[in-house]
Amino acid sequence: MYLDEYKRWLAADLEDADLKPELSKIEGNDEEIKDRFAVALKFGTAGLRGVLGAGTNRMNIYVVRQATQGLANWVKTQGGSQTVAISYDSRLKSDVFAKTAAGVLAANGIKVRIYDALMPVPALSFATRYYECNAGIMVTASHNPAKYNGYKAYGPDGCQMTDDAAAIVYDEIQKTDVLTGAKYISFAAGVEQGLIRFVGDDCKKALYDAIEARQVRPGLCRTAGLKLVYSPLNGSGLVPVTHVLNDMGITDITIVPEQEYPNGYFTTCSYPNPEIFEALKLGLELATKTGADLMLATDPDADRVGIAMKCPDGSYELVSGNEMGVLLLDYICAGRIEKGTMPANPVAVKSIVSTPLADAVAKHYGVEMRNVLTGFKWIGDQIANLEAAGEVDRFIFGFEESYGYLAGPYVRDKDAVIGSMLICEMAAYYRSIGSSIKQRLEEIYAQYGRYLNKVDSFEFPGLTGMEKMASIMQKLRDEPLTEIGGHKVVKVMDYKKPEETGLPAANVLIYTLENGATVVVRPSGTEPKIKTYFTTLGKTLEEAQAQKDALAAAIEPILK
Ligand SMILES: O=P(O)(O)OC[C@H]1O[C@H](O)[C@H](O)[C@@H](O)[C@@H]1O
Repeated sequence: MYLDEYKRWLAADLEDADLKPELSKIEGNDEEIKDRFAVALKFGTAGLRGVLGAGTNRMNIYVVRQATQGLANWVKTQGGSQTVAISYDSRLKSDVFAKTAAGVLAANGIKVRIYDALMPVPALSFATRYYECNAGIMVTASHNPAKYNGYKAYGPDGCQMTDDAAAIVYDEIQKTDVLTGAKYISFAAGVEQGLIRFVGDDCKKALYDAIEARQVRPGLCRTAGLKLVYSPLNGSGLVPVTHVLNDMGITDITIVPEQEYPNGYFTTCSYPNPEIFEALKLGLELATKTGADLMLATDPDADRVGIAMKCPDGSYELVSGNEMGVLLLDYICAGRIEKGTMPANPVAVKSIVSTPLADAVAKHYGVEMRNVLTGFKWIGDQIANLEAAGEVDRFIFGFEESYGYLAGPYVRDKDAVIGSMLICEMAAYYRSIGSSIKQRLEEIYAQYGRYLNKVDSFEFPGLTGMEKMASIMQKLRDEPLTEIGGHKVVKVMDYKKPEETGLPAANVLIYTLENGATVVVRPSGTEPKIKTYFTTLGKTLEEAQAQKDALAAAIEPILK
């Protein structure tokens, strides 16, 4: 079967000149052929993601055409504006795939609003809402290595697509022949027919206005003298992040030169994920040289931002997603209360795997903290609920431990542009009062306790890996843990039981131990991994770390 499909591709008159040589090269190599043709990339709520190349299990113009035809069939049943917004990042072929998708939509009579240059996830979410589109497409593989690309799909609310809509699109994709099934006209023809239009300057300006309106202490940065090093990691963050920072008066910005301009090969950071040290390495070197207060890095589609902060001894320390979430929540609450801009009954939202320290901080400021499943769309969902009740202004902040932040309702996915803006404003503020982010973080720990949050992950690649993960989770349910590392389990929350959690069913187990520590076990929704999240609370960091190490050592054999 897969051999027949391979031969069909080999014989076809393929429009992408890179694909033919790759197909010829693997002739006779069963393993390589099987890998590319035995299965198709699966379209889910996060769209598509895969390695670039030839075949049904790869990202190429044909797989993009097929997926977009599936999306188009769904859009046609939706009424409304019959418009789709498109953006793309700096990855290899991102611009080609974006224009390919536009050509398929136009051929189906659907209007397109596409950015004239690469723009990040929040810009796509914003344009989807601004033009009242039925859907949005962001061509990106987020923070994956260079050989990947992908296609994030958005619903009319600017959130990543719902399960129901994604299932319909998937069905439609199945009915569409990958090589010949999609309707298609060239991008130029679509523009000529007036179906494809670029995103207007009005939309871009409205996004910047919406972000800048969320400054907590407007004008503060003009005089605070913040010194910044920024790396867009060769992605789409450069233009929007520097635009906003310039507008707010931050002028002392050194951009990491090797990572300044779009470059889909990511030659200086093979895994452009601001969660990991390697991605921040060049920026850190430059920060040390320039003595910057802060170093920021955004991932290729600029929905995540990672930072390193300067400590009093001149060294730099990485700040985790949990710590930054807590710092921003604390800064926004204190600042808005001081400025008299805190709404009545404020709401913050975080995922259930993000730090409980944020619950304590929210309580301190009288903010309702809502805990939702992993996936930023669940945070978007809470904003939508508030909006439906006419209370959208109650939303002040949302975050996930995976370095995603949002501080307003203008988009419905994580936004590293507003993240960067508020992190800089916060750093500038602490600088202006003779303090620092580091000092504030220490104060928070002194006030609420020395929380430590760590995530470990265990990889289970391939089909057998999937089965193994399922059997591990099943075993944990069949034979519930009564103690972990010598600490009694006092509560187990099984998120497969919506009646107990009040949330949609999810494959997550949360153990609370008698000493107050928690251990979360869940398979990742984006990678073939089981993730374990530990929260420990000690008198000192060392104590919290020792507790975490003991818990991790006890859990590890179960995950082998
Ligand atoms: O833990 P995972 O299921 O792999 O998800 C980790 C993260 O992946 C993506 O970035 C999603 O947009 C986030 O919402 C999620 O937190």
